Amino acid sequence: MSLNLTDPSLLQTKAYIDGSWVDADDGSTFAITNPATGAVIAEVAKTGAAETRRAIEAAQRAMDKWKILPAKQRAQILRKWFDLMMANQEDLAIIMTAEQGKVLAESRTEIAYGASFVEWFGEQAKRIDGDVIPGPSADRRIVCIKQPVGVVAAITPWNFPNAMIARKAAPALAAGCSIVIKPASETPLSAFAMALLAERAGVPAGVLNVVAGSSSAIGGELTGNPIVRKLTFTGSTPVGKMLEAQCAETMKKTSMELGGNAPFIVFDDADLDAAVAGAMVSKYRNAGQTCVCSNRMLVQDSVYDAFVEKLVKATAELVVGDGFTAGNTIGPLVNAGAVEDVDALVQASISAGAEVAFGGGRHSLGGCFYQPTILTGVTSEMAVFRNEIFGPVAPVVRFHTEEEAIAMANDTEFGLASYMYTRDIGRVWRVSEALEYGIVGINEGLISNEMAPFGGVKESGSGREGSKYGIDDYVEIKYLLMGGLDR
Ligand SMILES: NC(=O)C1=CN([C@@H]2O[C@H](COP(=O)(O)OP(=O)(O)OC[C@H]3O[C@@H](n4cnc5c(N)ncnc54)[C@H](OP(=O)(O)O)[C@@H]3O)[C@@H](O)[C@H]2O)C=CC1
Ligand SMILES: O=C(O)[C@H](O)CS(=O)(=O)O
Repeated sequence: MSLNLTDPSLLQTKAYIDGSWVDADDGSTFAITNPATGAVIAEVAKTGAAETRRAIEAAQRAMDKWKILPAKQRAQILRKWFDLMMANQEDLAIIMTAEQGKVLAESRTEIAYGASFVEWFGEQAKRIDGDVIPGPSADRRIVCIKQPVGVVAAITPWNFPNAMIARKAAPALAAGCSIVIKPASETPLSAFAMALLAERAGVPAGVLNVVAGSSSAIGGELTGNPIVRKLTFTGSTPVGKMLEAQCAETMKKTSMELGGNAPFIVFDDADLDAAVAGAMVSKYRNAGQTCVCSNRMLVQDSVYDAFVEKLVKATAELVVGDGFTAGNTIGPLVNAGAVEDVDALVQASISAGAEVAFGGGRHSLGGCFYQPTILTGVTSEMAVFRNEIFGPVAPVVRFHTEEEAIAMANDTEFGLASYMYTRDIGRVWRVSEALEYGIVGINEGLISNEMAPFGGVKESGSGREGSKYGIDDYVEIKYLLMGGLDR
């Protein structure tokens, strides 16, 4: 499949280790396919533990100089990387739509979203301040300094193949760390293109490395090698738990951005048109394949029917198809397994009594396409309520009181994003403080940006990405106590 890139060199297929593009040691490769058509886009170097070990050792060597580079120089390099990502936005978006499937408009938006983290942490690089603490006695003073945590390993998912890397690499590099990145096997091309632009921006050899291939072999090296001092992961909760356990042996610092099960609460005083608009963007973005997608629509009894009617009408306007075709507004799921998983949850819930208000199964286009689906009469025992759907399926659940809505919203092991629509300021504060989540969208369905501390609680993970807090995960605080200062 030809991608018709303005700059064809952005389509890289080899591992990027210590500033060189290299094949796998054994020459093996794996195919990257377009989920909309099944066409093979590229064959990519399938690396493993040995290549990963070399990347980690290169990152360790490179960090010696990178961490002592004046912060302003690191900031300038990150700014250049941002500029190059934006200058190549269209090519990066084409590569993303080809390997992940999201419609081109969403890919363009993701490139800008990913680049915004590089811009933000380029600025933050110059603001990693310490403290001077009054001494415990006349002859002593205390100073706190912040130092880079060390070599960072990043393991990222396929649903945001650019932004999830930028959200980790940018603060790591800003803090003076070096990094080894393992992208998802479905979407390594976006990662390689980012590495090429980082190289062009002046990121020195070894500071940023990308290895794709056997996730267990690469992951085993990233989590087991004592040189790696931090693992940052975005992906499913089961894999996150396993990686966390693997990191325990060498007491690595970890950040875990895991699964979600977002409630979308619509109270009887909500602006229903605004609520439906928010539901559409928070549900169907990336074909429902985001960890902050509304996963359960909880709607108060008196507005339930009106909300469902409006949501069906809006959903019927979605155009399913190839992400490259103008006019299509929702693309395929990432692979056939995803279609199986989503359909299993839908059919199990229908068998348990849920009713289909729209869609209800696989799309007539076949392949990785799935119908946008609205289920009503959903209860808390049903599969679509208890599980993260990760597809274009909107379960609608009825509630009667504010207390019932809060209890239902919190009835999950997850705690990442949540949403509510109401115009009652007292209710906004009562419900926001009662929700067990890291993020609350209030009268808004699009909540993610680089200036906010993105992250969850409970089994949605730990740590925060973005915002002034985002650098904290990449530094260690050290205090210096100076004595004898009175003589
Ligand atoms: N909280 C958040 O910000 C986000 C959470 N997620 C969650 O992730 C899930 C969907 O994404 P998905 O990519 O399927 O998640 P996975 O957890 O399956 O994969 C995420 C990454 O982990 C890697 N991985 C899988 N198994 C191992 C292993 N044994 N050792 C090392 N690495 C491994 C994958 O590699 P490979 O591709 O080779 O399998 C991929 O790079 C959903 O639950 C979603 O909610 C997704 C994005 C954001
Ligand atoms: O991986 C995800 O789902 C993202 O974290 C969601 S967002 O930050 O792009 O909204």
